[in-house]
Amino acid sequence: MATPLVVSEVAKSFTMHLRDGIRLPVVSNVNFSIKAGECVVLGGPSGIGKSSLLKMVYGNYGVDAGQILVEHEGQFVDLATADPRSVLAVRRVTLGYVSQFLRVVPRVAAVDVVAEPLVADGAIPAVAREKAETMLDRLNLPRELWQLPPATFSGGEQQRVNIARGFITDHSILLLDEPTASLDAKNREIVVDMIEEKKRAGVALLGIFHDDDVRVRVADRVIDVSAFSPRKIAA
Ligand SMILES: Nc1ncnc2c1ncn2[C@@H]1O[C@H](COP(=O)(O)OP(=O)(O)OP(=O)(O)O)[C@@H](O)[C@H]1O
Repeated sequence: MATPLVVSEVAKSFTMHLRDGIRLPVVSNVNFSIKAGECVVLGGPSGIGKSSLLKMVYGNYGVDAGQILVEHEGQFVDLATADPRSVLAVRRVTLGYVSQFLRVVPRVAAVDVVAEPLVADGAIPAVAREKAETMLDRLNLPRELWQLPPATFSGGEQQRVNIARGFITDHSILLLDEPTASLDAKNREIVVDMIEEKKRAGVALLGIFHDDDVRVRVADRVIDVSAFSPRKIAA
């Protein structure tokens, strides 16, 4: 089975430049890989480094050492050392990310926020919008909100726009940072179904889920990030 994501020997510290350059080690010796069709969940206590690790895999945080290998258009790209243009190409085609909060673009309608990743990858705008509407419908976003910018939406409504945007592409790797945090039970259920569909389609998923019920249902494997934490030794 294909292994589209390999994280190898990764280490990361934060340097607090405004605090006399204090270094805050977060993780070291991070080694894991994810197979196509597998959902791996990052576990461990609050503050241990789960979100930081997810941001490193997406290329938002740099790493001090190691490799983050992503299979992109038939070859492996190391996101730990890739130039910004390559990182953007990988994100457009291969690597998706659903963050906990929607980054709202002023004056852009919800349906266009959702369609944007497809349009950016060359889809016909009308076709992309149609698919966006199908996603918003499935996630029960009221139809009268589709043409409005999501800035004034509730937390759960914004999160559903974010999920629709993250799930609309056929990316082969999907990162999920608490995608169900603000959802009610019915919509949580829909997101669990959408994750299972992605697994069946051969997508490799890496996620953080604080909701035990969701985690148990979607996870093929839980990686305890404490195993990579220098703080474990100090505790
Ligand atoms: N940009 C940053 N600059 C400095 N320190 C940071 C930064 N981001 C995270 N940290 C620190 O790194 C540690 C890990 O944070 P992270 O958010 O990755 O933890 P987490 O396991 O996701 O926590 P939670 O479950 O509470 O969301 C924390 O001590 C945090 O203060």
